[in-house]
Amino acid sequence: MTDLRLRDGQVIRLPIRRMGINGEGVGYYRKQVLFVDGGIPGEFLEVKVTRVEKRHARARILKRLKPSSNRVAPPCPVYDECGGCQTQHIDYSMQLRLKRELVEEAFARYTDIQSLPIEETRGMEHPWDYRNKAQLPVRKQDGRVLLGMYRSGSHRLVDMSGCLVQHPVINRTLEGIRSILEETKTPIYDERTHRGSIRHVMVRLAFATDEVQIALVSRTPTLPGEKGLVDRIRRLPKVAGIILNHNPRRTSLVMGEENRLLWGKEKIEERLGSRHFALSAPAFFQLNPVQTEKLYEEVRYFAGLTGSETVVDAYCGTGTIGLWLADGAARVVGMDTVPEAVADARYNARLNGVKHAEYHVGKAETLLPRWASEGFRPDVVVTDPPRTGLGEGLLRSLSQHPVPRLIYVSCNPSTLAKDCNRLIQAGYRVKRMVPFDMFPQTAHVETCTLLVHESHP
Ligand SMILES: C[S@@+](CC[C@H](N)C(=O)[O-])C[C@H]1O[C@@H](n2cnc3c(N)ncnc32)[C@H](O)[C@@H]1O
Repeated sequence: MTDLRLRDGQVIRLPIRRMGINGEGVGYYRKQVLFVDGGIPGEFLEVKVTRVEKRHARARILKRLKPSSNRVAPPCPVYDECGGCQTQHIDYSMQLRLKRELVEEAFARYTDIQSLPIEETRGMEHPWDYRNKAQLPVRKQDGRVLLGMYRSGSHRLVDMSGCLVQHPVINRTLEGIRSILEETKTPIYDERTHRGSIRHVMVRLAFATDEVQIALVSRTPTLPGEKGLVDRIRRLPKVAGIILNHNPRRTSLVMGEENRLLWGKEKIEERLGSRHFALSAPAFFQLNPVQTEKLYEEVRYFAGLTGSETVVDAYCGTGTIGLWLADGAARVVGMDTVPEAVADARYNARLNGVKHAEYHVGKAETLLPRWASEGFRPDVVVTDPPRTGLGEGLLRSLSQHPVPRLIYVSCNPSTLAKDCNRLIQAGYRVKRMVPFDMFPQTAHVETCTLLVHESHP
């Protein structure tokens, strides 16, 4: 019998059918799935198989027999090496279409919904310069200090000083810090010997106030020549605060637990709409403020608040969604597992004069079921979980005690679709979905979904 399985090195002709979750082109050859980096749906390619795995194979493009009319030249000079962006070779209107399709495919795989009430992906007018934060490793490479991303599968850094999706102020600040570290001969961390000091640099820009926050992550609790170094870094344009984060451990976690203010302000101030947020260096904050406002507006629209509702902001982070909704609600209750985030959420509520918001440290899947068993019945629950989706206890509680409006903000279409399937079995209906492009030029898609329950028509 002929062996129909693909072999390493085999050359085949392949139509690309869809985009994979990492931005690759996906094709099918005798029912086997092939991932082709750089392939665009609609293209017909000649490819060479580079790796055969149990469930799929990988292949590289040899020739574009029928190229896509949506193919564009990626403007970034390090696009192929850096790996931070995956879709710069596709024009922006098609990127938006493909992101919506990623959500549709996940729902087709994990649910029985026949006609998904999904809108067009909301994109950006200028899909560049949008990131408000960079957090990059620092290494000494060929005698030079470099700040950058690791080239995939290697421990060599790609220089990111011209990154096109980071805000230009961040790029200029990174380049300034890089040359200061080089000129002052500040000892750079060496991960093989676990010696040296500076291991990462974080730069964050508050778009509304133009304040720049810098965290120097160091293996040592102090830096050699610390005063002189800080004196030079603080003179870089717009710098409002410099923090030293001490991370002495051999770990892949970037930040350590201790922070010491070296100069300026501990927190910078950002605004979303009319809300003010104080951001400490370790605090989570959405990376694309322009799109965040659009996403939160959709959440507000889905919530349909009249002033008398109790709103839950589960997975609240620094409280941004709940505070966005607070004016229309009688009570806001938020929770997050990170104590610092909850402390920031409380601080942010005070900063905005919001007195009817309370925040708790704990798991959404533990706290909400416990409160539900004590009679707590919110009118609107907003969930914004990490990529892993909703915890089992929360799915069960939402099923046993249905809420009139459940708004699910998700950064992972697969877990969103699986969780929605569970909720549909429990009597919820997906009423409306809007994908948002929070990260143009990448394969990420954020989706805002409104679910309503049959017992609350
Ligand atoms: C995607 S972020 C959302 C943050 C916030 N809603 C925002 O828009 O900025 C997810 C948050 O969930 C928190 N988290 C992770 N697991 C959790 C859990 N089991 N229960 C509650 N919060 C959790 C994380 O600390 C993080 O702040």
